[in-house]
Amino acid sequence: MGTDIWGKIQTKLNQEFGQDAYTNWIKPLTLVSTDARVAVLQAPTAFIGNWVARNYGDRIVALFAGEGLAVDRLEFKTGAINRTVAENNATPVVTKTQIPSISRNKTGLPGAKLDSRCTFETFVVGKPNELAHAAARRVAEGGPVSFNPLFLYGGVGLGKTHLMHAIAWEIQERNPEAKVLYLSAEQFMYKFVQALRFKDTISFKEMFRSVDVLMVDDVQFIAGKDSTQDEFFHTFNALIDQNKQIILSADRAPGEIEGLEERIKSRLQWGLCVDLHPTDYELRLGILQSKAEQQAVLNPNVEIADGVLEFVAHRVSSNVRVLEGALIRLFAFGSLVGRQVTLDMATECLADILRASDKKVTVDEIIRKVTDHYNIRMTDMLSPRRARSVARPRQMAMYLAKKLTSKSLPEIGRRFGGRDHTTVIHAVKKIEELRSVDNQIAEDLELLRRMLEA
Ligand SMILES: Nc1ncnc2c1ncn2[C@@H]1O[C@H](COP(=O)(O)OP(=O)(O)OP(=O)(O)O)[C@@H](O)[C@H]1O
Repeated sequence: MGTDIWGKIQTKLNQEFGQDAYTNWIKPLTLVSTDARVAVLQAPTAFIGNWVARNYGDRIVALFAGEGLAVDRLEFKTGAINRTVAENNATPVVTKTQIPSISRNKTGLPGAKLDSRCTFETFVVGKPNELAHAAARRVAEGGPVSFNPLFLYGGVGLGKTHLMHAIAWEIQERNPEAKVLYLSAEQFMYKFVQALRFKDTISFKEMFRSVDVLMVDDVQFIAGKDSTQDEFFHTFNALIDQNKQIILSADRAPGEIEGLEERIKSRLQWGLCVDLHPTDYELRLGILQSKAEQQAVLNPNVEIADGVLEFVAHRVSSNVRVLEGALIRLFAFGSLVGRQVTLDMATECLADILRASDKKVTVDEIIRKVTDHYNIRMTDMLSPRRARSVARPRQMAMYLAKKLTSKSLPEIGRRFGGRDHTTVIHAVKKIEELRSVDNQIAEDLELLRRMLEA
């Protein structure tokens, strides 16, 4: 019966979306089962599963209902990969929960599943993330506990979760017996609340205190949640006392998380706090090239013209998730049109993403924020004055303009009272140098960057 229904649904999808979409995406799918309101579909590749989930997931769920079969979600199988890709309210957006996951955790701990694609091998290293990567590697290699806790922080979609998963895979690879527990702070709270509800806090405590490595993602989530913070604090201390490794991540440095108790902030700073900086052009291009190679294996017929990846790296935001979404879209587009994806086609296909990226930070905004921050006058910022009280903020603003906008060096120079591009190069170098030796500069820079990117 299920096969008949699937045949009917496929026919309807063919009528609604046309022959090309049908042949490329719908026809390769086989219905495996429809138990417990979950329809399991077999897809030849994870890419096809992803694409169908995002683009046709809602419609397929509705068509099942039209055939009198209540389905709440779709699950796609691709060989050994078993993943949930579409809830009946799924939107066509790549989200973390849509990442295919395979649980290789044999410890029986109730953590979140690890994404098999997030390993050190697939993590592209560049200047903005090299320290975080090196620290993550060191922790994953084990040996005497060196950085405990390791605290990774940075803006949205810069690779914190990827690095945490990579550490977990590496530790499990090196020591399959290690009890590694990875979960989000939200899951930590949820489990704690459940334990309270079922009066089972003893098992909760025992379970968390029995792990060798505890990894908690998005720690900022527990800010302002007093009982959870309290429990987290005790778990943290118990594990540190036993010399067990703790790895945490958050969207900002511990000291900047409002609503986080001071005692926790100070504990978090015991170990090593490393920042993943917004990506620069080189890192974006490296990530695109690496991900394009992976996509090319899944889509051997798609050809991306020279210069397209460079264009995307220039124009698309510093958030890697957005970058990845843009690339997947280009490959999907290429496989639909069956021709080489040219620069013009890419511009058209990514128009909304490019518009959103362009809206980002402007040089004027940077100048305004920096003058406010240092309490100097705009006229001084743009004047020829060379006094350090003015020159340093000016260099800072130039540095930020270079890093956060796609403006060229001469353009930036012009915006700062008609200066030459070599002055901008000098400013960028100076701030690069200072940020590693002068804590105040590093902090100011971080604060300004966050304000501008907020
Ligand atoms: N350096 C990198 N190399 C390869 N892929 C990367 C890199 N950085 C990020 N990614 C990819 O970008 C996506 C977003 O990364 P991730 O989920 O780790 O970000 P995050 O910092 O945890 O973001 P959030 O703050 O939203 O939790 C993932 O698919 C990840 O694999």
